[in-house]
Amino acid sequence: MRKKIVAGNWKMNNTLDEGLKLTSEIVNMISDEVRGDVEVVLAPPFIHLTQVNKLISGVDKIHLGAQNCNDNIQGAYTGEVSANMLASVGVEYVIIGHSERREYFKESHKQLAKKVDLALENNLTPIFCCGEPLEVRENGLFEEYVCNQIGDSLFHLHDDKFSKIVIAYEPIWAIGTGKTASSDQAQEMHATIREFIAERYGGQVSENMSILYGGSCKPDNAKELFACKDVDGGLIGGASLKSRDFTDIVKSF
Ligand SMILES: O=C(CO)COP(=O)(O)O
Repeated sequence: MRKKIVAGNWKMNNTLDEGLKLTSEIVNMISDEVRGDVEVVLAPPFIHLTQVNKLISGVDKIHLGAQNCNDNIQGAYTGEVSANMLASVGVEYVIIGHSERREYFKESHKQLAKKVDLALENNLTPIFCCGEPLEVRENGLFEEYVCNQIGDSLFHLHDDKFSKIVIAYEPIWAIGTGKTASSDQAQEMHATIREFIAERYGGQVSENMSILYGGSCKPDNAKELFACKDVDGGLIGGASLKSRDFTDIVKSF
């Protein structure tokens, strides 16, 4: 069944105190008004995970996410965190292939495929990010670009594993810029992604896939974006750092 998901990617923001305050506020605001079929994910920095988990543990709708994992099982990788370590502290979702990591840490399609494999082996749900830079949007080749990202890192998976993935389409030109994709642009790309998946895995897998939109998603545009047939929620950056904005987005369904 296709899930509706709103995930907050805090990126490298918040001290521990600030993160816990934000979490408590979100816990208090996520009330019965939120539709029962909407899942909320909080993805704080690694060092917050254990304590954030304690605050959300009694709240069915809120799940713990991490922002990355390493592409090796374990070993001498100073400063890195493995999928297995994340699972051991209660993480359920892990963001993989965010454009910031692709750009600043030069993560390759092959490396992302390994991260996805390890996440799945440890029963984590990968939130696999894809999205084109502005020049690719402008030269018109954005559909090929995004489908390549998905095919190269995910299409080695068997159907049962692939069905566990959540995709997040985040056009790079919309991230942190205040310039969101229009609902037509988002719907067009989400439908393309769904078709591309259907060609490889069939209509049923593709219909059940949750495809989230990310990039300057705010309380004032979330409703229109989430109303699109193929948009199943959002991956929220800046607005996830403000409890009121984030919960308003969650309530936009
Ligand atoms: O990168 C994002 C979420 O992963 C989107 O960030 P913004 O919502 O700040 O544009």
